[in-house]
Amino acid sequence: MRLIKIGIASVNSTVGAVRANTDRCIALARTMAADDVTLAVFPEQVIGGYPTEDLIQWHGFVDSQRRELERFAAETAGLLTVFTLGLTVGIGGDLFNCAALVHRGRVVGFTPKEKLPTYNIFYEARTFSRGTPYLELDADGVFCGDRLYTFDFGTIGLEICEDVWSPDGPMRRRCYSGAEVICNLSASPFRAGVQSTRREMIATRAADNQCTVAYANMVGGNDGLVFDGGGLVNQNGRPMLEAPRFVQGYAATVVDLDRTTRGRREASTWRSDLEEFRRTGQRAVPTVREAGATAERTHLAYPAPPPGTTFFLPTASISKASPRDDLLDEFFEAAALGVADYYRKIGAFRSIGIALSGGRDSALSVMVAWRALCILAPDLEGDALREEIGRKLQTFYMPTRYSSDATKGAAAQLARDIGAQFAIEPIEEAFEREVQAATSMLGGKGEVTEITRQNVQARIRGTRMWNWSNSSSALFLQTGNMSEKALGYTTVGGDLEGAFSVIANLPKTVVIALLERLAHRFGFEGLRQTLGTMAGPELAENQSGEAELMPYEVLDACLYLYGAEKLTTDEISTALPSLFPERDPDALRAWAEKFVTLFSRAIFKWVQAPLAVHLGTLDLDRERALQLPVVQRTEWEASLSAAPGRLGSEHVKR
Ligand SMILES: Nc1ncnc2c1ncn2[C@@H]1O[C@H](COP(=O)(O)OP(=O)(O)OC[C@H]2O[C@@H]([n+]3cccc(C(=O)O)c3)[C@H](O)[C@@H]2O)[C@@H](O)[C@H]1O
Ligand SMILES: Nc1ncnc2c1ncn2[C@@H]1O[C@H](COP(=O)(O)OP(=O)(O)OP(=O)(O)O)[C@@H](O)[C@H]1O
Ligand SMILES: NC(=O)CC[C@H](N)C(=O)O
Repeated sequence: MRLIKIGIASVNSTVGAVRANTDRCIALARTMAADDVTLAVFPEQVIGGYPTEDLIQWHGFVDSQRRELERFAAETAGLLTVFTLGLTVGIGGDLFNCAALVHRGRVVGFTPKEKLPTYNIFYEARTFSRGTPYLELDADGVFCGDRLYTFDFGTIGLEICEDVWSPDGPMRRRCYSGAEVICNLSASPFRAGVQSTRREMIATRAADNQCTVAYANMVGGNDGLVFDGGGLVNQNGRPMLEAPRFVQGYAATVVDLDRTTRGRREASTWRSDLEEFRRTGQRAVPTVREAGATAERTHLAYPAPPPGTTFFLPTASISKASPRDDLLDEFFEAAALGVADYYRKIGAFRSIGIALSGGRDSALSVMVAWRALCILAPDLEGDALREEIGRKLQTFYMPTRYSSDATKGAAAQLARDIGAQFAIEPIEEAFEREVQAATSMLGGKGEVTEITRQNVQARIRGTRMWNWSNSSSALFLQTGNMSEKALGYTTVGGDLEGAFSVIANLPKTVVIALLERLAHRFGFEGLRQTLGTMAGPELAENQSGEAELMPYEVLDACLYLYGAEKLTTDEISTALPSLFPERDPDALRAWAEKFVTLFSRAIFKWVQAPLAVHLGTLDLDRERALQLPVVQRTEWEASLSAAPGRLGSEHVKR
């Protein structure tokens, strides 16, 4: 047996806070060393924070990271654990996203990331240079490049996040060159279903390469991204560890590296692939031997395989939670961590404020704010926590003639349930005055339209919330959902206002499902009452969002088919009946057309929406995710339908 203890650190770094980030790493390094961790893996860019975007162009920021790494090395010089942690390294005209190897006070080497994600929410190729196979550079006296390191316990290779997301990453050539453990340093943000994707992918890589993958992930929110931590260790395809998600700290597991060697000897296919690698003259990645002793390993206990990973061991303790409930709970936790870290890391706020309407969107937003404040006060519970919520969470109900007793009651009840302050601030008089002022501005050349009368109410609420937050140093949260944002069913300068959006990337059907889940989990009467009201803006008599737009389930299906699957209007109309066989195909076609028309007209709105927590796999965020021109026409769609038989028409009409 060749037992080693692998420690996976989940660190909540703040972009630019190099000193505080490194202090956190030092503290965790000491705890892991005291726990006899042999090899400790920290996240990608843990020193400078992630993502740094163009901040990385400030050379002082890059230099400070190297200085902090040297401080980390000096502070951990007396520890025997082998550490690996992420930072940016500048060499001449290149900036590399690197994994640093540190042992007994010395920065041993840097390994640059080879696969730079530049899609969806990632923009790394804009700022970083790629590491390449067999690269050998000098970073102010420290080797930077493609190299493996042999310690007294075995041989390790380092890589960074996206490197593991490609079957053609550096792992294969490094494993053929002798690496037994691949440390992957990640900053992988939360999105729906991401943990099972990571789990499967890492199991596949570990099995394909007959190695141990030790994967550490960043935790916490930065701007709208929320990193969920939850590192993984997988040996030759067998899951050995899954670290807790959404929390800072470390988790460790013991791995028998002789099992990896045995796996390689047994796996004749792996060996014949290795022969091919050698036969075709591919060079081995150089390995250097590190002489210094590592942490004491004689007393490490044999690692029992986790339940369910082998036929011979009991599976009774495997959790049977519903995957849907798990996902809804993850959305809640991720959104709350996003709000909590925005509040904490900006460091300018004394409280949080929400315009609470008694409707679904603001109800979910206030629940998330409540959970965020619980995260920010981990030591409080019971009455003390409730008092803290009362000090920090302020809600306002701002009725006009269109507001109902049902929404007023639901809002008041929910605020009571969670212990938030609740105030009623009628806006009827201001509404009247503003309509008069708008009429007068029209100078007799027209009437204030019905839609404008609606928007005036939303805008007064938005203005009032800004004025309140301005005078009370509060974080004003925006409450709009993704479906209504996508179609522009929201008022510019009104309910689109706020400093930070809580649920702007959750479709309305998910908002409703999550509220039902929270009602079940917490039993709050206010949530039950909210779910009993009609979903609608209450900006005119008896307004229903579904009646004015379309059924939410159809809207969200269109959002998926158009925004995520990139289908044309015709294709959406063809696809919808398979999703909704009970609905009239003509009605579905009309909704598809309405969706696409409203969607393209609404882009101008969401480009001015506040920063939002990213939760799904498609985000309406032009800066960071879906980059669409505001000025655009849908003529190309008409041209496809008008020229049947021409290129691509089979797909259009399929
Ligand atoms: N591409 C473009 N570039 C620049 N400006 C553009 C533009 N398209 C329209 N505009 C301008 O934008 C303005 C229209 O936008 P905006 O003022 O937002 O108003 P608008 O989109 O006309 O109306 C807002 C809609 O959202 C609904 N709403 C509002 C509030 C809450 C809720 C709810 O669900 O609770 C729903 C409301 O019932 C109404 O149907 C006009 O001034 C128009 O000229
Ligand atoms: N009477 C009100 N008092 C306070 N805020 C309001 C009021 N009406 C609307 N708002 C604000 O405007 C936002 C937009 O309203 P909208 O109707 O879209 O959402 P909702 O009322 O929260 O959910 P629902 O879809 O169930 O109506 C609300 O989330 C809330 O922040
Ligand atoms: N930082 C990264 O390289 C992240 C990219 C990767 N695909 C992920 O989501 O985890």
